[in-house]
Amino acid sequence: MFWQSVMMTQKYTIAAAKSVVVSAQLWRPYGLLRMTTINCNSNNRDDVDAVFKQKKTLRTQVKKCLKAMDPSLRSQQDNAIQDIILGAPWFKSSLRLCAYISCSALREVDTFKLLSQILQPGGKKVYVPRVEDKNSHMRMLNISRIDDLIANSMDILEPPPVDADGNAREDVMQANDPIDILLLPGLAFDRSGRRLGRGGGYYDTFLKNYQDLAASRNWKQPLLVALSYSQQILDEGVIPITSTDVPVDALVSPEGVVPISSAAFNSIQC
Ligand SMILES: Nc1nc2c(c(=O)[nH]1)N(C=O)[C@@H](CNc1ccc(C(=O)N[C@@H](CCC(=O)O)C(=O)O)cc1)CN2
Ligand SMILES: Nc1ncnc2c1ncn2[C@@H]1O[C@H](COP(=O)(O)OP(=O)(O)OP(=O)(O)O)[C@@H](O)[C@H]1O
Repeated sequence: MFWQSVMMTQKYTIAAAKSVVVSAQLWRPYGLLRMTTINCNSNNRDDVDAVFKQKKTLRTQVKKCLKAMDPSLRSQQDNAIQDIILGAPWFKSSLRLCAYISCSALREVDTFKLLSQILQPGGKKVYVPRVEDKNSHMRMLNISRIDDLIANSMDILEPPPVDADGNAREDVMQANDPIDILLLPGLAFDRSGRRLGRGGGYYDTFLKNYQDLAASRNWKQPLLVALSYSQQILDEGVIPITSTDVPVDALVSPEGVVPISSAAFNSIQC
C-alpha cells in the first residue's frame, strides 16, 4: 500500500523542513507498507491538523498489526522485555519510578512481571497512571499492592484516589523526592526517540509538567524508557511529530536496550 505524501514544505520552519518528506518501510514482517510523513513545529492550525491526521492513520495501521501478532510470540516478547529491564543495572539501582499498568486488550507490552518485583516488600516506590478527565489530565499515584487497582471505563486498571485506609494516595507531582525512571507505553517508536501515543495527549502533558517540576527543583530528569515489541520500532521518519511530543531517552525491545539520549548512554553503560 502506498500512502500519498502531503507537501506542506513552505509552511514549516527550517528545522522541521529538514525532515518534511521521508519515506520508510513500516513493519516488514506484515508486508510492505510505505508512507511519507510531515513533521511540524508550526503553530498554524491547518499544519498541526495535517500531522494529527497522519498520526491517526499510522495508529490505525499499527493497531491492526498488533492485533495480527501471534499470541505466543507476544508472550515471549513480554517476558524478554521485562527480563531485560529486571536485569539492568539502571533499573536495579532505581529507587522511585512511574510505570504504566499494561492492558492486554490494547496489546501493550506487559508490565505485571515488573510490577510484581517492584512491589515486593522493601522494593522500589512506584507511581501509576490515573486519568482524571478528558482534557489530557493524568496523575501518577503511589500504589503498594496490585490489588489496589480498579478497572476504569476504558478497562485499564487504575488506583482509586484514596487507599484502603481512606488516605489520599501520594501524587508524584507532590512528592518530595524525584523519580529515577518512567516506563512508558506507546503504539510506535523510532531510534531517534519519537513516540506515537494513543492520541489522548495524557503522557505528553504529564511528561512536560514533570520535566518542568524537576527543572524547578534542580532534580535530575527521569530517564524516559519506552517498552516496545520489536515490530513497533519503525524506521526513522515514519512517525509524525508536533512540538508537544516529548522524546524518549531509551527503548527496551526483546532485542535489548536502545539508548538514544546522552542521559541514556550515561546511565545504561554504567
Ligand atoms: N496502560 C495504559 N494506561 C494508560 C494509558 C495508556 O496508553 N496505557 N494512557 C495513555 O494515554 C492513559 C489513558 N489514555 C488512553 C487513551 C486511549 C485509550 C484507548 O483505548 N484508545 C483506543 C481508541 C479509542 C478511540 O479512538 O475512540 C485504542 O487505542 O484502541 C486508552 C487509554 C493513562 N493510562
Ligand atoms: N504539553 C501539552 N499541553 C497541552 N496539550 C498537549 C500537550 N501535549 C499534547 N497535548 C495535546 O494532546 C493532544 C494529543 O496529542 P498527541 O496526538 O501528540 O498524543 P499522543 O502523544 O498520541 O498521546 P499520549 O501523549 O497520551 O501518549 C493534542 O491535542 C495535543 O496538542
